[in-house]
Amino acid sequence: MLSFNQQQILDGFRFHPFLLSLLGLLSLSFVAKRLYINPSLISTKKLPPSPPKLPVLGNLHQLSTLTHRSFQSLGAKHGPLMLLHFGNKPVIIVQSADAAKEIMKTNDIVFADKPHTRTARRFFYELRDISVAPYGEYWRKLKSICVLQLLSSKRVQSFGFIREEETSLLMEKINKLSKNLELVNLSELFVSVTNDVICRAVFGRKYGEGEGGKRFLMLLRKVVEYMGSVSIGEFVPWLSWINYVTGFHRRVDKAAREVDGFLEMVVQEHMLINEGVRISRDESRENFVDILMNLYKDDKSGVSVDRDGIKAIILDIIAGGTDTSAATLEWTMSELLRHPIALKTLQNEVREITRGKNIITENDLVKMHYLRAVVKETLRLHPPVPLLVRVARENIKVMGYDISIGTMVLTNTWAIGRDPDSWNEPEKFMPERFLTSSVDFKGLDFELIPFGAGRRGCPGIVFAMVGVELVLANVVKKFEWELPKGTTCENLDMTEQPGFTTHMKNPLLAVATPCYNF
Ligand code: HEM
Repeated sequence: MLSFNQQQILDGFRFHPFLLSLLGLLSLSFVAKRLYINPSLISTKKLPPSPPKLPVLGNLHQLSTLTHRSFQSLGAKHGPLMLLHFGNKPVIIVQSADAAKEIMKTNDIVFADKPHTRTARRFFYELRDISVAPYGEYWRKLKSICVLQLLSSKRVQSFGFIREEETSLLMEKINKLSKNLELVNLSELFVSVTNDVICRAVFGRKYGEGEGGKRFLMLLRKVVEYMGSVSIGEFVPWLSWINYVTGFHRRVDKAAREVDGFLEMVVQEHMLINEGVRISRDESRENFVDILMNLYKDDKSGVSVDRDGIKAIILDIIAGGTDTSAATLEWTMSELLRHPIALKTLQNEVREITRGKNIITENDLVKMHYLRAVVKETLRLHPPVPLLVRVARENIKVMGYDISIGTMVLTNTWAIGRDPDSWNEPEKFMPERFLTSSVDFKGLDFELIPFGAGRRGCPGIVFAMVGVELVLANVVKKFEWELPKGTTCENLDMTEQPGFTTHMKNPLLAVATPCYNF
């Protein structure tokens, strides 16, 4: 699930201002050369509109750390299909529902590949996972195993007991904080509950507790942060030394070694269990690592997954599933706290449907239409993965423009969710808009694609949504919520943290009061 963040591209420049001057001079000399245009170099291709670029940097100097926002402003001038240059590499930016449909539906197979950065290779064992694996037989088989064995509706249902237990523990934690009159750090709690649920489904046990657990969560954050960073050397190869000077490669290598240490421990633990050694975990239920280990031992499946492959897939699922769901919960609660009427409407719905019951079941969730509308509206305004990354596998025309083989294509789901051509009053948080609309996020309605679409679309929608909805329904049913003293609906800090998934920059803090009357 590779997203794109400008941060590390600019890191080198930020920490080494002399480099900027050097590049400035180089750019000027290139400009001087280009003033004499060689007519034989003029292409007959019809290229998408493009803002003017600098020779060495291309358009990199026009991008902020929140790239999705920079793309939106540039797109307002240059249209929904725009050509930028990162260094000298062409990159197509897609920012309307129609253009996205051409990429992920009409020409899905052409855009089914992902860019293969050094960072992705380091973390994912030379691309042996699912989300960055090259399009082909290996990716297809692994994705179908993952969908069947972990993410199908039936499998997701079978993890219901895990979600219920972990949600109750979350309620206990909030209760305790509220009794001690402490502020509730919702951002932190949401990361830990989503991680605990996914770890139990994948590994059969949690790893998020204690000091080791904190380290594990921090490592996952690092994977997400570094994966969202595409270094300058990827785009301007002769500047790749900058990544060594700034220490970027060293930091990635160190994190990859630590992640490998953790995953190796998990694999060994499962081998011991298979040899009969008892280790505390959800007994009697086969978990996803067990299934992968069986594939590893059994060649009959036709998929050759080696030990590194197993570790890469586990990392994919844990890193891809934790942060995205936690960010969805964080943005949803922040919007509800800014919109007390929407919060009250949601509380009324949940409390009405579950009146007199302490436990909210997944059958109850199906009846909660406003809850679903609130989550959709949040994903429209705050898609956790704002940019979908693909690579063209052949030369192709899109919306009448030529795109060459190997070109990277970034679809800006964040800008599409706020496009006035698709949405009335796009900047307003109005869950009601979904009560009378059939638009859904399953990858068929291209104005709302927080989970992507097509072959490379997210296989974790059901897993993610049932978890997010269950936590949210419990949180609003069992507590009254207020912003801390001094914070108002108007001044709550909604600044985004740049990265592979977009979180709030500052943790969401709130005051909870238990509510026993429903
Ligand atoms: C709210 C939660 C989530 C969001 C917003 C989300 C979003 C996404 C997005 C945008 C993509 C890329 C799609 C594309 O390029 O078209 C993706 C891919 C993926 N996601 Fe999710 N995701 C979520 C939860 C999960 C969960 C819970 C899992 C697994 C347990 C998961 C596993 C994956 C995998 C394996 C891929 C790679 C698919 C491929 O390359 O074929 N995701 N996700």
